[in-house]
Amino acid sequence: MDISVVSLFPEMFAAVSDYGVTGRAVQNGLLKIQCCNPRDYTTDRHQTVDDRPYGGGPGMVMKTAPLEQAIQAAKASVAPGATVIYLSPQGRPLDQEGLVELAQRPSLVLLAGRYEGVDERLIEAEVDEEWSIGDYVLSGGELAAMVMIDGLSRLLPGVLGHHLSAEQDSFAEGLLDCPHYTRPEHYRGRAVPDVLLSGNHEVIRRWRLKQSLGRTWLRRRDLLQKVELSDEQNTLLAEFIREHND
Ligand SMILES: NC(=O)c1ccc(NCc2cccc(O)c2)nc1
Repeated sequence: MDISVVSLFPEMFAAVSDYGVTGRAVQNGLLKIQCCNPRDYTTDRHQTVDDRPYGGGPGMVMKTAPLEQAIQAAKASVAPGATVIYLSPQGRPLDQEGLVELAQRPSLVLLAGRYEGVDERLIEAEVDEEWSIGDYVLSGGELAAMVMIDGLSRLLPGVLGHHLSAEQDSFAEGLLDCPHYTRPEHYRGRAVPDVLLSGNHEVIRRWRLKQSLGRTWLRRRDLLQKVELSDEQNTLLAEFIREHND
């Protein structure tokens, strides 16, 4: 996937382009991340990228001209038909379902705002979709853009070694993850659940599914309302609840 980000701090994106799963995806050519900096499109001596808000009030707004030119450059640097996305607290809440949708797009331009944000008329003229990674305000849209890049890159074919991981991902099923264990077998007086040492893959699959269902029921019942449970899942959840109440 071809992604171009518009940001005053392009160096921040090394966090996704140079490390881990996303860094490997970039190296393998599965993910392309380019940056366009509005500051490169300023013409004044001070390279001004912010401007005062009409109507007064605290803070500044990103200056429209440099930003508009950076967006044009970003659109030109990715495959045609790119979706222009603005990260802001006013956007559509991002969840796994949204990431699956975004991972289907051919290319993206991500607009990371700073200061108090961007002129509304630029959003109307240039932005296709506004997205939010959560109900809180950050000092800039860069971290939100990187969260989106990281989340959708895991869904790109070939990025995760074990392709099943993405489908099996419990969040892909709308559930919380099951507990994980590794060596040593006994750690600070706590043992690994016997089922995981049994080598019986079907029993292990059911145990993990039951744990995912149970944890979702205990910690995020709201998520449980949103998923259609299979007969097996309903049976396992009922079992978990019964054992929990014993
Ligand atoms: N929840 C988010 O996705 C998110 C995104 C950006 C951001 N900061 C930059 C910004 C951008 C626009 C308006 C604004 O008020 C702040 N903070 C949080």
